[in-house]
Amino acid sequence: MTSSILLPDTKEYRKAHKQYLKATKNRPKDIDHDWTPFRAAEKKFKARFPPPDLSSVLDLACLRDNSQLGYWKGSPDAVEFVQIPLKTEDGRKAYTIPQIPGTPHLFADQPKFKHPPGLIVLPSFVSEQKQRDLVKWSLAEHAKQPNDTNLDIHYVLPKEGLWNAWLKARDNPEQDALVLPKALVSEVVEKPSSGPRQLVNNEPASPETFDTISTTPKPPPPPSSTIQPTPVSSLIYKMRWANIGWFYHWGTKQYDFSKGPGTIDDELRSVCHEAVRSVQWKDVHGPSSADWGPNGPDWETWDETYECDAGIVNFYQEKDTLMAHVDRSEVCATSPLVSISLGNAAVFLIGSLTRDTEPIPILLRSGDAVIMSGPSCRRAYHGVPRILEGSLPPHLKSSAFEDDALAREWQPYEEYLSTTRINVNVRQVFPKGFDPFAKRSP
Ligand SMILES: O=C(O)CCC(=O)C(=O)O
Ligand SMILES: [Fe+2]
Repeated sequence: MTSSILLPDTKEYRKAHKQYLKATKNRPKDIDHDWTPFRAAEKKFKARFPPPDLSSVLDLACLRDNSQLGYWKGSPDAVEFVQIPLKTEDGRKAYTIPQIPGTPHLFADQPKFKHPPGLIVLPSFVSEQKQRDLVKWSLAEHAKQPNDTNLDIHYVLPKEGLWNAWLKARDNPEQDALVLPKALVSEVVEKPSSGPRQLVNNEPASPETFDTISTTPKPPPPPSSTIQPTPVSSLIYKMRWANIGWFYHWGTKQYDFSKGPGTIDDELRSVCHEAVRSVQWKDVHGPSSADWGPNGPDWETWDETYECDAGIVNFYQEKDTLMAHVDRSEVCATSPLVSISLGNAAVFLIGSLTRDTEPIPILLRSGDAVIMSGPSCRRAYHGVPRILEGSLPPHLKSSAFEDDALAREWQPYEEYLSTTRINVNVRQVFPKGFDPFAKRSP
């Protein structure tokens, strides 16, 4: 599996151009007339041809030495941002997108320009060594039972985890076993459906809706009846997510608290806590007049009350996208969400409480952390329309290792990462002190 960037003046580019002209010949002129601004941005960055122009994408890495950044570059001037001081005085930096001065945080009259306060970008926050540790952790330690992955629904996965089975199969192709569909062993199977996928519109979680949410039935999803036995070597590229902490039930888009809290890896937890504690929150939320709900702002206490307890590891192959969505299943609606990028770079879009705001495009590279915090940013639409092919940084290649044995050990990770982006997305479901199992009066 190789990744290639379409460079102008090449045979591949001319071929893609011809295919594009053929495919778009009969496309109606007003195809985009009913797209929301968010949808229009998704389409723009998703397009394979012509490859997207990233000059409107905020690329904070360009503020440093940009000789190592590779083919895909955005611009450091694409969007207005401000640097905020970090408590850690080690050269790392943090940036936030300011509100338009003198205006409340959301406007009905001019939705185009309104972005919620609370977004922090921390370029290269995670050290190169920690990035490698987190990649290994995601694949070899985390993406296996008891943590669910998207593939567990449909396949009887190897007990050691798909990645570890793949490491063996790579060394010895005879061990590239066929993984069997669950439908062969399950009594309940999904009936094939020809209609569009059902959209689940979940109610935002809150302490008030918690009891209803926790008693909503959460049946296990039925395995597909049409899936075929698949070798480990190709299934590894179909892994899309692995659950962290409290178990998420995709059918209802609610957490299934009956399964218990799950675990959070110590190293991951410490990266998230370090990120949250290093920000001077008064510089971010102090000037804002946002509505924090009946108990008022809680950012003043995040140093003590932030506690990550759930999340997801997303695995993106080059053509995968994550459509505009809001993460609103967490009872804690304001506490920071920490999102760590690893592997290939991506375009991340962040809008506002509706899809009608033109989103800000931000180029995220391996090691960058993003924090979404506060009442409006935590409920803002966001998505990932584009993985930037061929953007694996040098420190995630085995040539970065001087030691031969270490280089050899990293080889399978480099091979997988050459077409992959990993995002570790960590949240706080419960405000500190909220006991999900306490008896509440009806
Ligand atoms: O991949 C990313 O950067 C964002 C992922 C995300 O929004 C999510 O997991 O909810
Ligand atoms: Fe999200």
